[in-house]
Amino acid sequence: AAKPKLYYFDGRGRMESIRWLLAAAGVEFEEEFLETREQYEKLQRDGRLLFGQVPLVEVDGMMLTQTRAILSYLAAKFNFYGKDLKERVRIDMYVDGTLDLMTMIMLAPFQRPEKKQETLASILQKAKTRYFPVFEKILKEHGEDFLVGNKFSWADIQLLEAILMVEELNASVLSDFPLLKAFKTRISNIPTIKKFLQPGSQRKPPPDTHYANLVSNILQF
Ligand SMILES: CCCCC[C@H]1O[C@@H](O)C[C@@H]1SC[C@H](NC(=O)CC[C@H](N)C(=O)O)C(=O)NCC(=O)O
Repeated sequence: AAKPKLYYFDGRGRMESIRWLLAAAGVEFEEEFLETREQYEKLQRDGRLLFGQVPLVEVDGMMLTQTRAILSYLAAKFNFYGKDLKERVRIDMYVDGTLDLMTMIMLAPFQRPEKKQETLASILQKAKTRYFPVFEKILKEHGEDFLVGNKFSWADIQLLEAILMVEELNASVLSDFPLLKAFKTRISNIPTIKKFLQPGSQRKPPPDTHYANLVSNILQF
C-alpha cells in the first residue's frame, strides 16, 4: 500500500502528534513541506483542504484533515485505541488533556515577545499542577506499565510527546513525578519510539522564530 503522505509546514505544530503515532506504529510516511503561500493556496484551489486548513494527510485513498479525526483514525487502524468503548473513552480523555497542554506550547512561538515569559510560566504551572499530577495518580492507582488496559495505546504516545515537550521548557519538571519519570524511560525504549527519538528521524525540532515567521507568512496572519 502507498505510504501515508503528510502536508504541513516543516515544523511540529498540529502535525507532530500524527508523526508520533505513525512512527510508534512503525509506519513509514512521506511529507510535503509547505514553504510558500502558493503551495498552500494550490491545496485549497485543488479542494484538498475541507475547511481550508492543514494538517492534511493522504492515507488509504482518503484526503483527511482535522487533526483529531486523523489521529483517531490512525489510532483505531493501528489498534492503539483500547479493547472496548470504556477503554477508548479513557484514551480520548487523556489524549484531549495532553493535546490541550501541547496546544499551549504550540501557540507560544506566536505570542508577542513581551508575553513569552508569562506564557512559559503558565505552561509550566499547568503542566505541574493540572496535567502531570493526573497522570502520576493514574500510574500510581493502576500500578501498570501503561495508562489504559495495561496495553500500549495512543494515550501513552501522546503523554510521552507532551512530557518531552515540557522538559524542553524546563528540564527538571518531572522532579516531583517519579512514576512519570519511569513511564518516560519505559515508553521511550519501545523500539519504534526509540528509533523516532534518534537523530535523523522525521521528528521535528522545537519551533523557533524562523518557523513562526514562515507559518505567519504562509497563513498571512
Ligand atoms: C496564532 C495561530 C498559530 C498557529 C497557526 C498554525 O501554525 C501551527 O503551528 C498551528 C496552526 S496549523 C495551521 C492552521 N490549521 C488549523 O488551525 C487546523 C485546526 C483544525 N481544527 C485541526 O485540528 O486540524 C491553518 O491551516 N490555518 C489556516 C486558516 O485557518 O485559514
